[in-house]
Formats: sequence, C-alpha cells, structure tokens
Amino acid sequence: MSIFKKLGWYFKAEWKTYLFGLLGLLITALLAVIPPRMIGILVDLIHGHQLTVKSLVVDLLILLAAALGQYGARYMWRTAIWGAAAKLEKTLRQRLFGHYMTMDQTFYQKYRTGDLMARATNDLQAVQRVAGGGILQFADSIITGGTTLIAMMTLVNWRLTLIAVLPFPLLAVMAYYLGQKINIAFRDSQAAFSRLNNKAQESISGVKVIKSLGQEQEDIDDFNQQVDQTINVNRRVNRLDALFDPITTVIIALAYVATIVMGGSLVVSHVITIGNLVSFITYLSMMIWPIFAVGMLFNTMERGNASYDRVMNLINEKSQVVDQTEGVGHRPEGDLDFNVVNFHYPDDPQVALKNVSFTIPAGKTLGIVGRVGAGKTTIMRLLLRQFERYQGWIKYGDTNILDYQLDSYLPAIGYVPQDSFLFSESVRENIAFAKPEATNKEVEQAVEDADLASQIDQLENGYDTLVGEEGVSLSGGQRQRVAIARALLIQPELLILDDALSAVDAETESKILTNLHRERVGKTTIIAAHRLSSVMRADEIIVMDHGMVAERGTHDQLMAHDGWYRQMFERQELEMRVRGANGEK
Ligand SMILES: Nc1ncnc2c1ncn2[C@@H]1O[C@H](COP(=O)(O)OP(=O)(O)OP(=O)(O)O)[C@@H](O)[C@H]1O
Repeated sequence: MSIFKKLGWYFKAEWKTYLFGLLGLLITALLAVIPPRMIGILVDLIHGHQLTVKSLVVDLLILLAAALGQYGARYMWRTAIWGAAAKLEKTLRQRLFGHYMTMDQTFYQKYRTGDLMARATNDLQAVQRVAGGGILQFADSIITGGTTLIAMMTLVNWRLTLIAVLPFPLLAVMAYYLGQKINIAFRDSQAAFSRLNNKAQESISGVKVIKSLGQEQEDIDDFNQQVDQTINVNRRVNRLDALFDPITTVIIALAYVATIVMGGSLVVSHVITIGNLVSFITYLSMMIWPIFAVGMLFNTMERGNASYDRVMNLINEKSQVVDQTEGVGHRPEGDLDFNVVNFHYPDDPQVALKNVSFTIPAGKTLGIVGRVGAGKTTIMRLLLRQFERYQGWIKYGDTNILDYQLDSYLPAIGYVPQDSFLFSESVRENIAFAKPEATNKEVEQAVEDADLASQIDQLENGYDTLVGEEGVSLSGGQRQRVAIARALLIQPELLILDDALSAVDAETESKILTNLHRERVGKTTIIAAHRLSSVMRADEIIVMDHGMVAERGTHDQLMAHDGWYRQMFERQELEMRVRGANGEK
C-alpha cells in the first residue's frame, strides 16, 4: 500500500475526479447485484409454477434498467479514473523532463542516456498503472467484492456466505508474501531493462564506429548477452506472477465446492430455496473478478512502487550548479579573469586543472592549445558553469561568474564544440535555435560569417533542407559551420570555439577567422585548437600541458622560444607543405 501513500499528493490534488470515478464504480457494483437476484426470483417462480407474463415482463424490464444503468456508471468511472491516470503520467513526465533540463554534467555523467530514457518511459508507465488500473483493482476488490458479499449475506444466507469465503484469507497471505518478492524482482527487471536500453542506444549511435572497426558480431553477441540477462530477471518476475495466479483459481474452486455441499444441504433442508442457491452461485461467480483484482492489485502496486522510487531518485537529485535567483541579472561584459587554482572532475581524484590563470581584456582573443587531454575543454566547461566546485575564481566584468543568474550569463556565451549536435530540423531552424525570432538578414549574416553560404546554396532545399538524424547528412566541416553560425547569430559577448574548425580546410578556416576579426569588434573570443593556424592571430596564446599552463605569449613570442608550440607549429607547417605538394587541401 505504500505506493498509494507515496502518490497521496496526487490523489489529494485530484480527489474530485477520483471521488466521481469511485462513485461510478459503486453504482456499477450496486446495479450488478440486481441481475442474480432477479434470476433467483425467476427460478423460484418457474419452480413453483407461478410465472406469469406480467412478472416475466417486470423482471426483464428491471434487468434491462440495471444493464443500462451499469453502462452509464461504467462510462463514468472509466473516463474519470483512466483520465486521472493519464494526467499523472503527463505530470510526472513533464516534471522529469523539466528536471533533466536543469541537471548539470555530473548528473549526465552518472546516469546513462538509455537509463534516463527507460525511467522516463517504462517506469512512468508502471506508476501510471497504479493511478489507473491499481485504483480500479483496489476499488473493485473492495467495492464490487464488498457489495457482492453483502448481497450474498443479506439476500441469500449469511452462514452459507461465511463457509464460501473461508478460503479467502489464503489470498491475503500469498499477496503479502509474494508482493515483497515481486517488488525486489521488478526493481531488478527495470534496472536490467535500463541496461539493455542503454546498450541499444549506444550501439545505434555508434554504429558507424562499430562497422568501421568490423565489430558487428562482437556487438551483436554483447547485445544478446544483455537480452539474456534481462530475460532471466523478467522470468523471475513471471515465475512469481505464476505462483500467484493459480491461487485465485484454487480459492474460487474451494468456494464452489463449499457452496455446493453446504448450499445443497440447505436447499434439501428447506432453509433456502433453489432460486436462492442459483442467485448465490451467480454471486459467487461475480466474486471471481474481485479476487483476481486483489492479486493484480498487489502486482501493480509493487511494480509501481519500485518504478516510482526509480523515478523519484532522479527527481530528488540536486544539480551541483546553483542558479542564483537573487544573482546578477545583467549580461556579463568586460574583462574575463580566469584564476583556477585546482579543479578535478567529480569522482575523479586526478587534478584536471592546476594554477591556470589568464586575463582576456574585453574584445580580445585568447588561443588555447596543447596535447590531447591537456585540459583545454575543461577550461571551457568551467567557463560554461558545467562544474562549479573548484578552488579559485572566474570573474567576468569584475563579477564572479557563479554570482550571475544562469539565464543572464549563459545566453551571453556562444559555445561551439568540436562535434556539435544538429536537431532533426531545417538548416534555418538549426541556426536560429537560440534565437528563433531572428530575421532572415541576421541568419544570412551569420551564415556569411561562418563561410557557409555557398554550401547552403548547394543543398537541395537550401535553408529549408532537413538535417540531423532524420535529414541529410552534412559533412563534419559543414556541421561545424552550421554550429558556428548558430553561435554567431546570438552575437555573444564571449565566443568559444572548442576545436570547432578542425574539420574545415585551411582556406575556409582563414576566411572564418578573418570574418570573426572583422565582425566581432569589442567582443571576446576563445579559440581552442589542435591546428595552430587557428590561434596564430590571437592576442594571447596559452599552451596547456597536464592541466597546467606550460607556455604563454603571442605567436611571435612563442615562436621565439624553443618549446612545444614552436615544434608543433613547424611540424604542422611542414605537413601542410607536403600536402600542398600532393595537391591536397
Ligand atoms: N567528465 C570527466 N570526468 C573525469 N575526467 C575527465 C572528464 N572529462 C575530461 N576528463 C579528464 O580531464 C583531462 C582534461 O581533459 P580535456 O577534455 O579538458 O582535455 P582537452 O585538452 O580538451 O583534450 P582534447 O584535445 O582531446 O579535446 C583529461 O585527462 C581527461 O581524461
């Protein structure tokens, strides 16, 4: 029953709808008592040779009225209860999705996509079933079962009723005993489903890599293994279900045996009529569904309980990124001061940044270079407030970035990662994603600056071409340029290009950088790159190594010093020349 308690907030909010539904169920149950009674009366009339046309017509009219009444009452409870259950699913779904949107990177590192999707679909459905089917099963076992029992006692014979219901407590014992086991088994089964979901999601997203490495069979084997594990856990749930279901059949069979033995002797000894016995047996058949409902109820509740906890565990996770609702509400402007003494990723003791400091005067450009894993992206992630727990501070225009409201701070930053995500929408919608009200002229200017115009002209439907998963595949370079245009459209105070020019050729890179220089006067830019030509023109360049600043200065200063930068620059220049000689771009 604890799931009913946990969902108390919802039942309280929707009490009118549930009251209306339960009233419908009560009317249905009361009207259902009439037909067996009428059948019993008819049997007695036939048995006593007293049946007249008039009494037959009256009986049939009462039966018809009861049937029509039940139709109306059933409609009443079905719309109320199923409607309330659907509303709960909607409420929880919106709450969960809204919560996903507020969560930080630590959360997304902890939970995998397949798991998050499983909880937002399968688990929410199991909870929804409690508010619909569960309530119905609960009301059915109590209301329908109760009214039928009362009818059996008052309209037929209470002693016979007591004998017939003797096996019923067995049901409660089994429900209690198996219910707890079902809860644990179902929890395992949902967790297994999450893992399976995750595996499917990763394999589908990574299919290109799997195929290019010829790992299809290994991946299929791995998937099959996950399927087997999921099926095994589900079998346990099914076995528990299978132990429960036959109990209801046994109880009903025992009740029939008791009724026939005891009822028969009561008829023979003239305590009840044969018509009474027929009514009683009909009532007993009406108890089958409430008895099944008790079994189903425990099942629904335990599954719902396990799933509700899984959903609530996510909803109760707090983002480590704190939005200062009382914080600074204006757009950040001015110099950017970065001074991080120490930062490591959550659950990873290894230091990711150590004593990293730089100042970018407003309107200037900083280049960040360094080996793979040197800490370039980590700097960006702190600037984007994806992680807020570090020693030191980052100030934008004399204000600590943690003191800004997120809604004021983040829209001032245009971030372009190396592999930007495109939505399954048109090119125009993808570019205008953060500024849907942008005019055509603004979009075209951003496209021009990202050197994308000629590429869009070549697409079949130009700006209206559908891209993303459901649309045409753009090349890596085209995707990067769509993402750059998307960031430029919002005219960010701070533009961050995180290896965002890696897939475009040197000529295009040069054009884009020239455009940025021309268009972004007075606005700050950070460019992280492996190809050093991307940062050559920056006002300052820092070379990262193992989370620390190893070298810093302008291009000329760094070239004057025999360090990683110069060696790398010369190597890349040589490679360019060799490629140029081979006719490559
Ligand atoms: N989410 C994370 N959790 C734990 N460690 C991480 C996480 N992201 C990155 N790291 C580690 O932090 C270090 C710096 O990574 P970062 O992504 O900043 O490097 P990078 O210089 O941007 O590399 P690349 O050039 O490949 O993009 C690496 O050792 C990396 O393994």
